[in-house]
Amino acid sequence: MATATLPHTHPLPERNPGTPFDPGALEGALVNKSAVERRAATLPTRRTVKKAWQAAWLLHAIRTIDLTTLSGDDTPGTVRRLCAKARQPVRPELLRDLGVPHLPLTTGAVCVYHEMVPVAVEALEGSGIPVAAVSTGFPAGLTPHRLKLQEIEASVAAGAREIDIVISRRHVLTGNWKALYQEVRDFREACGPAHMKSILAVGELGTLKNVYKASMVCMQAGSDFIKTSTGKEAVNATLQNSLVMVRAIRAFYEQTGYKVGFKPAGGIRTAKQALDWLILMKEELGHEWMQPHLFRIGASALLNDIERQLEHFAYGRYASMQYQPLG
Ligand SMILES: O=C[C@H](O)COP(=O)(O)O
Repeated sequence: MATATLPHTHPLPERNPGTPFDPGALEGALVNKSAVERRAATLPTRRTVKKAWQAAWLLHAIRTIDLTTLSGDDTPGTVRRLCAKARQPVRPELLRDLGVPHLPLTTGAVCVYHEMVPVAVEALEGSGIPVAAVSTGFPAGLTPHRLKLQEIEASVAAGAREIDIVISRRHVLTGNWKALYQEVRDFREACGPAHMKSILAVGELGTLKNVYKASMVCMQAGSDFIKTSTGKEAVNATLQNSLVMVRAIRAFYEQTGYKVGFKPAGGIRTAKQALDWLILMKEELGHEWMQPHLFRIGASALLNDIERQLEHFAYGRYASMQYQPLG
């Protein structure tokens, strides 16, 4: 029987109050594309889940998942099932066979559209799992500013404790950093007590330099997390754009002392990818930034693969028999 040990978790952090707009901090964007590519290429783990540490890291990764459904055909029923999965992401027998029968394990949050917030809030009651609402005209962010603020306020009033806003990509593409700052600052105010994650939609920002600068502006405007993507762009989370964002997080921390979290999202579907991102966080920002208060993976299908890999770890070559019908 395998035994897995887990890194400990931390309580939720204080909010990032933000700083005044500082265009000077954007100019330090030394983003060398080939250097970023070379560094990102060193991160992927080359092993499948064979070792105890990897199983432990996968159990930990579950804690960081913002378990997501953002489909046009979402119903109260699918959202309730998702919430049940968030409460008990791994079968109790599997936890027992991994040697951690009493491990308290839930996902980091459940992430839904505004219309599904009340359903998710009810389904998660008493679990401590926060509901995150995507907002501000997700995914394109092209609704009027006034309506975006109302949407945020409505989701917070409905019980969302985290709000995933999308930025206006045009502010980045036209270099209007002050407008981006003001937009995100307004969103931050509308969030009230809810934590705010700012989605950059990196696949639509043109250059890595823009990714860096947009990250900095969003943090200056008071984002508690910066998030790569909506999952709806042609290019979503990659290790390259993530590396640029976590380096901006490090620079912001060095400049201000505020710890901002990171959320890669979109296309992260395999356990191996989850390990790659955890390695990125550990190597670039250290152990604390692997914890759910500073790191989330936005994903709709990742949990299934993690479960499969944990099965493999627990039962080895007999794992596949678990899925075969008898007779
Ligand atoms: O914010 C989360 C993303 O929309 C999830 O994307 P995904 O469905 O590719 O996992």
